[in-house]
Amino acid sequence: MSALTVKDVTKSFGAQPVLRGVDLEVASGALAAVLGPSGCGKTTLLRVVAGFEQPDSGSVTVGGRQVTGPGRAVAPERRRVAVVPQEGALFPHLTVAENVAFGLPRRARRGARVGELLELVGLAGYGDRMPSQLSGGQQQRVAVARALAPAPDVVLLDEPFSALDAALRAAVRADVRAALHAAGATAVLVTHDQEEALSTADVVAVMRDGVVVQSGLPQDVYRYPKDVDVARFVGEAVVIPATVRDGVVWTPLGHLPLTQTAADGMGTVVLRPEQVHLVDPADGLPARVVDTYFYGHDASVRLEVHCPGEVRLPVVCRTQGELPEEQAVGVRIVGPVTWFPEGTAAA
Ligand SMILES: Nc1ncnc2c1ncn2[C@@H]1O[C@H](COP(=O)(O)OP(=O)(O)OP(=O)(O)O)[C@@H](O)[C@H]1O
Repeated sequence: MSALTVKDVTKSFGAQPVLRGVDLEVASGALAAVLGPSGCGKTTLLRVVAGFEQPDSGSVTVGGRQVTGPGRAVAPERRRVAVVPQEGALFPHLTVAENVAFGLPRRARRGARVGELLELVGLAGYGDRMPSQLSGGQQQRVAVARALAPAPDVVLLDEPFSALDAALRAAVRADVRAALHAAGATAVLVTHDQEEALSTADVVAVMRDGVVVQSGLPQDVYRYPKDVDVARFVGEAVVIPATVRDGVVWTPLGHLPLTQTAADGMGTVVLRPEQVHLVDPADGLPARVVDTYFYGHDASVRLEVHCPGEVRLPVVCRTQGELPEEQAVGVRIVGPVTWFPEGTAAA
C-alpha cells in the first residue's frame, strides 16, 4: 500500500512555474529520495506535501486520506506528516529529552517513549544534555527522533545532512536510515547529492524542471536511465555516438551489446566508467591516459581512445590509483550499454 501519493501537482510563484505536474508514489515503510538539481522544485514539493504551501492543482494523499485536493487543504498539524529541516532546528533552551517529547501528546511525555526514540537514533543516555552540547550529527539524530515521536504516516527530510562534514555525513545517513526503517516509517528525503540518494534510499525519484522524470530502484535508475540527462545526473556517464543497423549497435568502440532492443537509426549510447576495463594494449582498443582524479577509495582516469578511422574518443574509467599521463593502455567495454535514439537523448 502506498503511504504517500502525489498526483499531477502544479505550483507557480507569480509567472514562474515551479512544479509542472509532479507524480510521486511512496510505498508504506519505504524511504524515497527526491533527487534533483538546485532549483528544480524539491523543497516546494516537500512544502506542498507538508501543507505549508497550497498547490495550484493536483492532489496529495497521506495514509489513504486526501490532505490536498480541489477544495481541500488539511492544516499541516493535522496531516500526520513530520518534517526534519536542513539544520535540525532544535529548541535551544530545551534538553534533548524535552525536544523529543515536544512531538508527543502531553500525557505521553513522561512515559518510556522518549527513551525508546533516543535509543532508536543511537543517543540513549543523552536525554539531559542541551542541544549546544551535541555535535551537528547528534543534533540531526535528535531532530529525527522528534519527528518520529508522534508516529507520523510520513517523515519529510529536507537535505538533512547537507550541513555535516563529509566524514560524519555517511555515518549519520546510515544511522538515520536504520532508525527510519526500525520505526517502520515512510520517509521522503530531498537531496541534490546522487551518491546520497543511491546509497540511502529504497526508491529514487529524479526531478527536473518541476517534474519527476524517472523513479525506481536506485540500481534501475543508475543502470537504465530514461535519458542522457538522467544518466549524467545520477552518476558519471560516458556518452558515445552510435548507429543501430539490423538490431545491432555500432559505435567507434565497435559493436556493443544493448540493455534493450532498438529500432534502426542514429543516436547515442551511454555506459558507466566501471564498464571501461583497462587491458593490455595488445588486447583492446589502443588509448592514452589524459589525466587522473584521485578520490581515495578509487580514482577516475580520463582516456582518449584511438578508434578505427582516426576517431579520438574521450572515455572515463575507474582505477585503484593514479596512472601516469600519456601512458599507453588498452580498453575493453564490458556489459550492456543503454541506447537513446536521436531526438530522445536530451543533451
Ligand atoms: N515562496 C517563493 N516565492 C517565489 N519563488 C519561490 C518561492 N519558493 C521557491 N521559489 C522558487 O522556486 C524555484 C524552486 O525552488 P525550490 O526551493 O523548490 O527548489 P529546490 O529544488 O529545493 O532547490 P535547492 O536544492 O536549491 O533547495 C526556485 O527558482 C525558487 O526561487
